[in-house]
Amino acid sequence: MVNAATVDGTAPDRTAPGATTAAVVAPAPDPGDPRRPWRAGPLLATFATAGVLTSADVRVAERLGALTGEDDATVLLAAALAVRAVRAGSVCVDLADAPSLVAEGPPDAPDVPPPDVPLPWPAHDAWTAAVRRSPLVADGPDGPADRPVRWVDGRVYLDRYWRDEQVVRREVDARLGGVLPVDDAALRAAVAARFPGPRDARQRVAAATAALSRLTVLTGGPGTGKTTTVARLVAVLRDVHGPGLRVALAAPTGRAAARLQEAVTAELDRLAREDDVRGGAQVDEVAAPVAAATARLTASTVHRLLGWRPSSTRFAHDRTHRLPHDLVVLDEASMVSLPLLARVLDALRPDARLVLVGDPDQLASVEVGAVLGDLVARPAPPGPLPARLATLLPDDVPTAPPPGRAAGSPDPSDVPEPQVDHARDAAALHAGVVRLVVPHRFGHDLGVLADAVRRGDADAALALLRTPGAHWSLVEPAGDVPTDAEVAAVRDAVATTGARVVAAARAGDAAGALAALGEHRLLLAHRRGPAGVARWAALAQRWVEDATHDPAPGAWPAGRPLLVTTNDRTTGLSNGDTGVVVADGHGGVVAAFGDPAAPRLVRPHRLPAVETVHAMTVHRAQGSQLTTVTVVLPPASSPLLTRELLYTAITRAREHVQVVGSGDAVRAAVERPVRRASGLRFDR
Ligand SMILES: Nc1ncnc2c1ncn2[C@@H]1O[C@H](COP(=O)(O)OP(=O)(O)OP(=O)(O)O)[C@@H](O)[C@H]1O
Repeated sequence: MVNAATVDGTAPDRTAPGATTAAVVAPAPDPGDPRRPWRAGPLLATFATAGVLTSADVRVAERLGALTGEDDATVLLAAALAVRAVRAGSVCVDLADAPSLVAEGPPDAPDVPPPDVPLPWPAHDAWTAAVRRSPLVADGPDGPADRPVRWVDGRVYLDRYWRDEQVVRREVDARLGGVLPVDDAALRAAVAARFPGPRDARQRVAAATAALSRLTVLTGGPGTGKTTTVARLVAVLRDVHGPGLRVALAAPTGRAAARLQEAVTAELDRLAREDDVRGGAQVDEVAAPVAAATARLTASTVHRLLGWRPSSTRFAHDRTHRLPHDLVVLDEASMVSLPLLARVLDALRPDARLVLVGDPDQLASVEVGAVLGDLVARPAPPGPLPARLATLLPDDVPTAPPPGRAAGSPDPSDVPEPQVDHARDAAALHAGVVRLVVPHRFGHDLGVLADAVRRGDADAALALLRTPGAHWSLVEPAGDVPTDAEVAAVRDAVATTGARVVAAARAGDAAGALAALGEHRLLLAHRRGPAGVARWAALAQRWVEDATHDPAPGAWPAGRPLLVTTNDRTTGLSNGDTGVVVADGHGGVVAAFGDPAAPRLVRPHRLPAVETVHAMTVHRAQGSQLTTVTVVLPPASSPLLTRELLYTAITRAREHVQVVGSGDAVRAAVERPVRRASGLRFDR
């Protein structure tokens, strides 16, 4: 563990007055340590040799110092920590939090242990004062616009990320500041027609919100009907505004965009057929617009939507060249970074509607920010939306307590009460947030486990996991590395599925091989180490080869599971797609991807970059669902073990999740929500 200490008074750095009360003297950095950046001052060198800062962090801070005439080592340390924060996915660093954050270990090297030396942290008040008066730093939101670093209420930002945060803050507030004019009767009729069921209340509220508000944040766990709601709210808006409404569907990855397009067009087709069957007036009034919508709707990556150009750092669409669309839907928004959302908001017409869709409890973007989670958690100033929704859909809008029910009495939607916090959901409407709560696909019990994790209730999660049932099991190894006997059930799951994949693949049955591939997946937090992908993928491969009694030769053995690692326009494959090598019936092989009902077949020589995928990280698995999932947890001390990681892993399973990990590891995960610093949850 890192101890907070004060800097050795012999250091030649010009430190802020009062910053040095040598309580603990840090060891002088070893001049021969390869991690020590060349010619760095002693304070930054100490943090670099302790593994807290990289040479790049130090270099950026020193360069910024040189450009602005700042040589106070404590200020440069704050700037270097702001660079480090971005590497960890945070938008900024709160100086008061820095020692505890650093104690969690290197942000982008989870297999490296945290530093175990006392670190010379500057005294907080003097440090803050030095930062605020530095020529390198803009002090507060109204500070000069031309400084590379900004201090706001204890948070230190690289200024470009503060500006992105301001774009999001300003645009979101503007979008929530008023409601759009809508014909109430037409909207009520369209919403009722598209969401007729008694359990569709929240979906009706979501569609009405999208009609009334220029920002809707549609959230919910897996299978709660988010994608279905997107399709039907497009239908509702087209019903109300006519078929000319220009709609853009987008997602952060090519794979997510393809899935969104497929699901939305399928649902719109279904609606059109339903209307056809009903016949008469409705066909003319409703089905025709929907059919028109189906014909034109395509989804793209967000980068593509904005007009990414390889030769430019700017998108084709921005504040001066707005997107033409009336409605932009952004799916898998939990994976969208702060800068990218800022660019989307910049590019939207002020009167266009934005619908952000995602599950804020999942792992956040691999880049900077956890912007969906921030928008959901942000205390929104009271706006006109909830009252307007209550007039339109008085029986559906969440209130606290729900109308006609005492708090705590059963919810009419059949959702277990702990999962529905009406008061919170009612307040969230001010921020345009509609949370779907009825699980349509997800196994009901699995939803209860996921919810305990989401709520941070470690006792409940552990008690559930220790009561094995149809939907989960827990293997608690006695040591850090599970024994063969302890992983017998994992081996069975891997070997059984693998043997099925191989048998179907050798028989040339692409649909069967893809279906078997979707039956089970081994998920891990780490890439390396005893609980890492590399070790477990090798184990899994051996188990499958043992089960099939025949390790097939060559680079493309039938049954080899594949993971695409890049987007490829020629084949239509996207980074993250999984597939399998299948015999083609003529002595050759072909790689099969996608829906087992309609496999996409690609010859090996035409494939983009692929890897063998016997196991993958939970991050990689985001956006996929498998019948059963095994997640192998690292020891409780791993910094990667977080609530979001466990929640994302559990919610990848449709029917059963098998957790391999100690009780301490489960508890550590549930009790450790990801800490991504940002200012969006604060007033300024
Ligand atoms: N109101 C509804 N009534 C009945 N079934 C529904 C309703 N809404 C959605 N469904 C069904 O529930 C299943 C899950 O819906 P959907 O895919 O839209 O959920 P999702 O939240 O987008 O899931 P994921 O997070 O996995 O993408 C689908 O089979 C869909 O047809």
